[in-house]
Amino acid sequence: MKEIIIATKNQGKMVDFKKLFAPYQVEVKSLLDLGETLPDIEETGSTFEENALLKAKGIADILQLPVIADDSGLEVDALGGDPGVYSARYAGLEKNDEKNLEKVLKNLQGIENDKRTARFICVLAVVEPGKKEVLTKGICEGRISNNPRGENGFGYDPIFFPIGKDVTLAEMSGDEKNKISHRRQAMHQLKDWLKTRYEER
Ligand SMILES: O=P(O)(O)OP(=O)(O)OP(=O)(O)OC[C@H]1O[C@@H](n2cnc3c(O)ncnc32)[C@H](O)[C@@H]1O
Ligand SMILES: [Mg+2]
Repeated sequence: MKEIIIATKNQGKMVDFKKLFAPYQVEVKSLLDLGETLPDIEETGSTFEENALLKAKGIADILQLPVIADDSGLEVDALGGDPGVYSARYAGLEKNDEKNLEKVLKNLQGIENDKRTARFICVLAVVEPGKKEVLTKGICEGRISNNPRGENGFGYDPIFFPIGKDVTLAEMSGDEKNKISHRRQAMHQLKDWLKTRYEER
């Protein structure tokens, strides 16, 4: 079977991607599945697009294979768009999901529900050696909860109510999250690219 490499070390993203790629005959592999030691690509960009391209190009250059990278994060309006591109390292470089979401809740203390609007953003960069790169962007609008709720998902899922829902992403099943998520929407825009390369199941 064909393979595609996702330039990520985030296992939560990979759970989403495995389901999102299920309609296609392709095996998805993360950097954690590759035995070799690949360098950590520094995310020095100031936008999701720049960082997604840095990650995809960095790995595609080394492996000389097609690579997809995902740069994503949470933008909270009452925090001026933070944590944004710093979502993974909001509470420190050790990238702790629980500390990150606690920091968002602490910074939103006293802010009323209707002012807790936020969105998840996912930018996907596809880089194939010798070809023009492709970028897609998915957005999932919602609101930040007052407390963490739910055990599913990863990252900020326990504090995010997607618009029109009264459960957080972490209270939904993976399949439910994948119907509405920012990652799903970014993947949807890649449909034509995917169809030209992989057979549907
Ligand atoms: O760079 P890679 O190796 O892919 O892994 P990462 O965790 O560092 O990923 P990012 O740099 O893209 O940072 C995105 C952060 O935003 C959060 N995030 C992204 N998508 C999410 C989702 O679907 N649900 C919850 N949190 C999400 C999560 O905390 C991530 O750590
Ligand atoms: Mg990262």
